[in-house]
Amino acid sequence: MRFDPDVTLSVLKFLGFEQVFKNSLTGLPMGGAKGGANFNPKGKSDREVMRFCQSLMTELHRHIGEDTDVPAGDIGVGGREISYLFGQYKRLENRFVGSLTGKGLTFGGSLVRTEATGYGCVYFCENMLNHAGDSLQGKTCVVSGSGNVAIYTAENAIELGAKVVTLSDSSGFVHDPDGIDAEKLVFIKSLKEVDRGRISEYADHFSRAKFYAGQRPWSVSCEVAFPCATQNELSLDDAKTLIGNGVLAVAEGANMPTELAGAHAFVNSKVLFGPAKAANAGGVAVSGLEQSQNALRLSWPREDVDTKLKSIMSDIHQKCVKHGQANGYVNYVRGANIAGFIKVADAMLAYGVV
Ligand SMILES: NC(=O)C1=CN([C@@H]2O[C@H](COP(=O)(O)OP(=O)(O)OC[C@H]3O[C@@H](n4cnc5c(N)ncnc54)[C@H](OP(=O)(O)O)[C@@H]3O)[C@@H](O)[C@H]2O)C=CC1
Ligand SMILES: O=C(O)CCC(=O)C(=O)O
Repeated sequence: MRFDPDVTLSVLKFLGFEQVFKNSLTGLPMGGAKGGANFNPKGKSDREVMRFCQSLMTELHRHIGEDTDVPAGDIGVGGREISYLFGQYKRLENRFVGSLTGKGLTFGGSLVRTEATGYGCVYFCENMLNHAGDSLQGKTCVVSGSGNVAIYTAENAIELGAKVVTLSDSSGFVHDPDGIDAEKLVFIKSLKEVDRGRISEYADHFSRAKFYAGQRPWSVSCEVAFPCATQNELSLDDAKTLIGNGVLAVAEGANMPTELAGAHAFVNSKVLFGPAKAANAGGVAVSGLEQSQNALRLSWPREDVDTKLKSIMSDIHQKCVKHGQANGYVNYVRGANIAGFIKVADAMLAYGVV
């Protein structure tokens, strides 16, 4: 297969290569892979979810471990599922080790892991804007999704002075022209993380907000876009709409949310475009830090983990600039692909694989 640094091939993602490149970009000693299950948790009780997780781990436990493969959460898998999976692992193996990440704080989890992907995505975006002599302060931001990544992307963007005006789920999006502030985010966390409700309820609660059923938020005018819901949620037409509305930066919180033609449109229009493997690497980075803490039998303070996350995102940004800068524009897709590839290729050559 030919390696083209300007193209993120979905077949590579299928093979887990996207994750391999992402994990290598973090600078932490980790390989990478992807896996999943076709169990739909929507409408299932906690007990049903628990039994599914236990059954899965009954087969999986012999293949994973703290020094082999360390699974973590992703779309549809959060703290509840990781806890059930870890409980079953411990029951079967009779060992308390860091064989999964995203664990609860009372049994080996890391502070800031819950927030890490969203926070990291915002740190990466701030790095892109700072490099271009700008910042998130005062920028209008459109965020898609209202799951783990979207909520903490919104939280950190608000913290850095941006105005977040949308969130979404699979049924549509809400637009709040006044901005979703920290207080409104408390409502969303409770709605989504505790009650497992629908984003439309936000518009029932805050009268100036409007719900758009069956639509995605890309028609809302903004300076920064954070696609944080799911794959292929931002098409070429959506990209053209965002460019037409003057978007300056797009940072992918979700995995491969922008269709290939849309990504090309952003790069061709010189929009600062942070691809997932760089922009959302904060999640796996703090999973790596959770493994470090587990191995040391230590729990680092929140500020320490957040500082490390910030520094890892800044380092990834630097690697992208090093390999992607030309004629006054940083092509972050190119930069991330080359930086990720070099580390993996160098390791393979050193191992004597070829
Ligand atoms: N969690 C993490 O640490 C990391 C996650 N990612 C990626 O980020 C993205 C989001 O993950 P995460 O926040 O953890 O997942 P969650 O399950 O917590 O949230 C997913 C969000 O996306 C929405 N969604 C799902 N399917 C669709 C769809 N077909 N159309 C529109 N909206 C949809 C969901 O809505 P609904 O509730 O209606 O289903 C929900 O709001 C994924 O691409 C994931 O792979 C990447 C790196 C790390
Ligand atoms: O926490 C992890 O190890 C995985 C994060 C993740 O799902 C991703 O990077 O796509």
